[in-house]
Amino acid sequence: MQPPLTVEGIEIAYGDQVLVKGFGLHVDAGESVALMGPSGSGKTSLLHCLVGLSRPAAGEIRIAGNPMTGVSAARRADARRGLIGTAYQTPDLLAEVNVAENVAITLLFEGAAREDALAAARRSLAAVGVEHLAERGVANLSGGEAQRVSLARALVRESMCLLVADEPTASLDGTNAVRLSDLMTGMVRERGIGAVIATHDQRVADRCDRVVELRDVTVR
Ligand SMILES: Nc1ncnc2c1ncn2[C@@H]1O[C@H](COP(=O)(O)OP(=O)(O)OP(=O)(O)O)[C@@H](O)[C@H]1O
Repeated sequence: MQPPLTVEGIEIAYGDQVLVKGFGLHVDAGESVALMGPSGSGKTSLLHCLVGLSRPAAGEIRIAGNPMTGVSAARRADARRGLIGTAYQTPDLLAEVNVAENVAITLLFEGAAREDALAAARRSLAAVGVEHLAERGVANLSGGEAQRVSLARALVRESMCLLVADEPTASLDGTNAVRLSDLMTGMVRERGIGAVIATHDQRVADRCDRVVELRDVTVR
C-alpha cells in the first residue's frame, strides 16, 4: 500500500526569495506528524503545497502515490477533494445550514444523494463524539464543539487518506486543545490515515507520533 504522504526535495519560493529548501517528509498510515517552526518559517506555505493549492518551486509530493506536483491544477483539485481532509484555526462553518449539512457539504456539492451525504455526515459526527449536535445551527456551538464539527467535515469522505491541519487548536483553551489533539491523533490511528498538523503548541506536538521542525530547512 502507498504511504499517505511522500514529500521529496521541496523548495518553496516567493519570487526570487527562497523560503524552504530541500524539505522531505514521509508519513505512514496511522501516523500523525506535528509540523513546528518559528512564525514565518513556512508552515502554512508548505501545507498549501501539500494540498495542491500552490506549487513548490522544486520537488515532489505524492498523496497515496498520486502526484501533486508536475500535474495540472484540475488534477491537484481532484486529489485534494478525494484524498485530503483539511482543518484550520477557525472552523469556518456556514451559518445558513445546520451542523450535519456543514459536514456533508462537499458531498452535497458533488451531487451525492442527500440522504447518503447526511448519513455519512452523521457517521463522521458520531466518530468525533458530537452526533447529538447534528440538527443544531452552528451559531451557538462552543469553540471546542465547532472544531469537532470541522474535524468531522475533514474526515467525512471514506476515501480520504491524509488529514492536513493548520493550527487547529489555536482558538481553543488548554483543556480543549488537548482533547482535540487526542481526538485527531486517535482518529488518524483508527482510520489508518496520515496527518500533518502545523502547530505552535507543544501539548499538541506531544500527542503526535513525531515532530518535524521546519526551522532547519528554512532559508534566512
Ligand atoms: N503569497 C505570498 N507572497 C509572498 N510572500 C509570502 C506569501 N505567503 C507567505 N509569504 C511569506 O512567507 C513566509 C512564510 O509564511 P507562512 O505563512 O508560510 O509561515 P508560517 O510558518 O505558517 O507562519 P505562522 O506560524 O506565523 O503562521 C512569511 O515571511 C510570509 O510573509
